[in-house]
Amino acid sequence: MPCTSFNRAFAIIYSFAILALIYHHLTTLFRHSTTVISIIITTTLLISDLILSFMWATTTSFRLRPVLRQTFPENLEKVLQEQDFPAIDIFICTADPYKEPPINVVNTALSLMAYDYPPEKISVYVSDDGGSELTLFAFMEAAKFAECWLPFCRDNNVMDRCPEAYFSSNRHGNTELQYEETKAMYESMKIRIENTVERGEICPGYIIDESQRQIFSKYRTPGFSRANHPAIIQVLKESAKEKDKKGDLMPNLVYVSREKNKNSPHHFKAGALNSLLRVSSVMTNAPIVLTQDCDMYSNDPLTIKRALCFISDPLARPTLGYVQFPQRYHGLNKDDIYGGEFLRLFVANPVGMNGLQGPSYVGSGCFFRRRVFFGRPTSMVPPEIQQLEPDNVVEKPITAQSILELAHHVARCNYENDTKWGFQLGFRYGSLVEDYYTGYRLQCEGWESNFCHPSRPAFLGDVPISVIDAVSQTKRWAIGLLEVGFSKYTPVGFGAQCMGFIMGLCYAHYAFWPILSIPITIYSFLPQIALLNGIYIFPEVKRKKNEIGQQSGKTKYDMKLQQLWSLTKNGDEINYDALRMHIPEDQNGWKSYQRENGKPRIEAVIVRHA
Ligand SMILES: O=c1ccn([C@@H]2O[C@H](COP(=O)(O)OP(=O)(O)O[C@H]3O[C@H](CO)[C@@H](O)[C@H](O)[C@H]3O)[C@@H](O)[C@H]2O)c(=O)[nH]1
Ligand SMILES: [Mn+2]
Repeated sequence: MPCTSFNRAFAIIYSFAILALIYHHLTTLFRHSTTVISIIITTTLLISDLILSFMWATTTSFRLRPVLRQTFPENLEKVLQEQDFPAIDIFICTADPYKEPPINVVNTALSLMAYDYPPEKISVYVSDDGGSELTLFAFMEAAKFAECWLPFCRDNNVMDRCPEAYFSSNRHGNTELQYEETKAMYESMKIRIENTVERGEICPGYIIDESQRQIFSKYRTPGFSRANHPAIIQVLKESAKEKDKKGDLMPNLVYVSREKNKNSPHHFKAGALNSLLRVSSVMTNAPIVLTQDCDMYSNDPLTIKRALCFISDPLARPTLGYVQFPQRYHGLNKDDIYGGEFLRLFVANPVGMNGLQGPSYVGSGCFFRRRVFFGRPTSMVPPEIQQLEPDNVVEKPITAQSILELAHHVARCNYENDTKWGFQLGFRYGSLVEDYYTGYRLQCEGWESNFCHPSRPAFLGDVPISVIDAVSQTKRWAIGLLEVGFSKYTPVGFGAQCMGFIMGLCYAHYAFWPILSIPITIYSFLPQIALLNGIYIFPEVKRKKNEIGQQSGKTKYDMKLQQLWSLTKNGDEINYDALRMHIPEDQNGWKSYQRENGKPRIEAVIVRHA
């Protein structure tokens, strides 16, 4: 609270300073700018400072009501019996087996399957937009390894449930047989997956039976490519039937590669997620949905329970639509000198929005109530078929013929034609940053959200590590955000109307974040260019009248030769009588002067002509 009051007081004082600066620019522009150059310079500075002031105002909106709530998952069972825990559908998106190595995607999936939660209530759906048999093969391997990994995690109370993170950390003192066996299994799975990706095809020796051969043959039909192929849905683990090594139930694991066709728009990740929403509706229709990027593994087995602390809270508002966890990263250098962790974006700002209507959606690590994808909290928009309704109960097993047929049908590329998908239903189309846009539109519809930031990061992911990747990510984000900023749904108009002024400003901060590049570019070049040309662009501090002349219009300057020269070019006159070089008399003094000050300095009296 003291922080909030301080922020508000600071905002008021600071806004006066900004107003003074803008006033200064305006008076300079209209009263003192006489030449074309000075008009251009003042106008450029005015534009820069107006943009900076706008960005400051939007940033300040995150600081007016910061709230961070803590969760106590150990108390969850006081309000909800374990058998009443809701089922959860987890969506993992991957798009390219060469850019997003399948072994990493598998690690993500295993970390999520191993949540500390009744396994029969978890269904993991993997969306493969790369349409690659390499990814499917990796997941077949993962399904087998999960039979050992899940009981191993439970028995040993493992905290790092991502196998790669667990086996490569030195934190465990576990040298038991079970550890060695599980590690050996993991290593052999990893080798098989990596070999397969390196070869670009599956070794015939790795295919164990005829049914697998048939599945892989789908990828080898003529004309099959990542941009042109039929829907492939493969149930790799069926909770109701398959048990782990200890005889306990396991989560469902389903591989989905939606149909792609060059003539139908696929809408990138938003399209993939909508496809998963429909396929999962048909198969399990869990009331809670977690979306996860393939490069973000779960780092805390209690995360589902933490999310339920909000969603299943008897006092929770019925408008609560989603719970967002921050994206945190591993493998950053000490102190993150390149700022790759985006702490402000993923932690500070969501805390700020948390005291208002709640944080925006950032694409990964977000638990939704399925209902949010079907219209406002007060009025539901029904999907085109009853099986997709959020409260439909699936009675058949996920491998039933009719279920699989319908799942393939809703994963077709032209399924969405003449439907409301992407506009009123599901994840929203229209921006390259589908996460930001979807969260924004949901909040405009009246849904609220919560931010959960436990001290142990719930998810850990990779940051782009090459300059090319970082630049292309920034470019994609910038284009996507501007698409929203300049659309009819702009946060400064539509958003502020629907969600209130401060929330509108928060969303505007992101939508217009790319235009911050304008003042940054101007301030990177203009002062330097102006200085080299002897033009003063910043308000001058009043100088003492010189003690020699005392006449008005004369000023004493201490400067370098070069500046003196450019001033004479400007038309200022120099009183040569008062020219004085600051060089000590004796030889030694001169040397030490140069060491300390570089070139000799000159004191002159300049006569300015207004
Ligand atoms: O056609 C596509 C393109 C991407 N993806 C997946 O989308 C995720 C994010 O894509 P990525 O290229 O890694 O984008 P980033 O910029 O790293 O991701 C950030 O920005 C995205 C766009 O705003 C969000 O979707 C992400 O959640 C957020 O982490 C990855 O898992 C991809 O596999 C697809 O499934 N289909
Ligand atoms: Mn990514």
